[in-house]
Amino acid sequence: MATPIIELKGITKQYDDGFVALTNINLTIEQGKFYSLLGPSGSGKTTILRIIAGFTNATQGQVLFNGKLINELPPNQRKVNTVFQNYALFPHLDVFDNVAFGLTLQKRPKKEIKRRVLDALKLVQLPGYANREISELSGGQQQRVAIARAIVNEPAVLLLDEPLSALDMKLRQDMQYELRELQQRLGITFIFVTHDQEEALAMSDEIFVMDNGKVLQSGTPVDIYDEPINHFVANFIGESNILPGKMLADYQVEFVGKSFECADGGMRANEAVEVVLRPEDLDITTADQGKLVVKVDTQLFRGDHFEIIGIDADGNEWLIHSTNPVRDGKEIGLTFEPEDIHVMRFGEKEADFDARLEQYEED
Ligand SMILES: Nc1ncnc2c1ncn2[C@@H]1O[C@H](COP(=O)(O)OP(=O)(O)OP(=O)(O)O)[C@@H](O)[C@H]1O
Repeated sequence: MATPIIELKGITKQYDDGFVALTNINLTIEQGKFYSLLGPSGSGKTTILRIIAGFTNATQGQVLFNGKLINELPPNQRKVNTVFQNYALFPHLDVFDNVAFGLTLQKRPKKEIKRRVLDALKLVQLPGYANREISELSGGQQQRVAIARAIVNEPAVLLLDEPLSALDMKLRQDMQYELRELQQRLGITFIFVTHDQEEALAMSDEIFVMDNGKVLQSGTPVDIYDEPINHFVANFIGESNILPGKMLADYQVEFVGKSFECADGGMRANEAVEVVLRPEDLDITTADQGKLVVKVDTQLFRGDHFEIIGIDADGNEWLIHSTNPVRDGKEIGLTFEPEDIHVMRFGEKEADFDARLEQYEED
């Protein structure tokens, strides 16, 4: 593997008031990929960006850039630029001067500044906007100016701190495509902070799921969605049915009082576990043909599917996605395949989890 562009090794951050915002963070960021730091508010995402940008120092640990230690390097000497949530544009300067700001400070030749600013505006699809005032732009256009201002410096890594959170839903979705496309066109590394799981799943090559100052799991969107490491990740990413269970033997798990074939193994016999079934993996059949029987409690039409809540004999709620509606109060059977069952151990470390999946699960 080529040298990663950024590595965080054993990073801990304790703020001056004693609060520990990050604990033993280890991240590897490769050149040219789109990464997301995903987690709830306060989980430490922005703190990681600030440490990479050099706006704050780690209390412990190493920050490496192309294999070189940069803990002490000031922000303006790092090949990293940040796009902030509130854009941080200068309202008294027009679009051109906002984008040119950093280059003007560096006293670059006028001709070069002009060329680079106009190129950057073209890249974010705002050609012809150079002389507009910031107040004359929509939220989405201001967002693009902020991105142009960051990429005009030709950073190796672009840090984006919830850059879409101020936009309405439709524009947000458009900008997701645009950002992903821009990242691919520029070929530079993006590290994108968000608490929106759909955004992270849609855009990223790799996601780091964070909670409470720790990275709980890292992987591709598909891996994290299909194989969450624990209850928090299963619940935070996508919708899921999570039930207590017991591992009877390799490939055999018990939940709701019944034994089911599954695709997981490598646990102790009779170990208490949690079982995840995604709502879209549950198929509806007649009550006598189901692996499980639930009584339909409520359902909501979601446009492309119905979201059905069913209750089983033990009182567990089941979330089911179906393309067809079902009558309220009706008893229905649920079927699923062994590989639709995902079994999680309590407190398993990511490396052990990955090794176990590799050994026991087949595609
Ligand atoms: N300067 C500071 N001094 C003390 N605590 C801080 C400071 N900055 C951040 N924190 C705390 O560190 C924790 C992590 O903050 P951070 O901003 O990194 O989280 P986040 O995941 O980016 O959250 P959000 O999505 O709300 O921006 C929070 O509990 C926050 O209150």
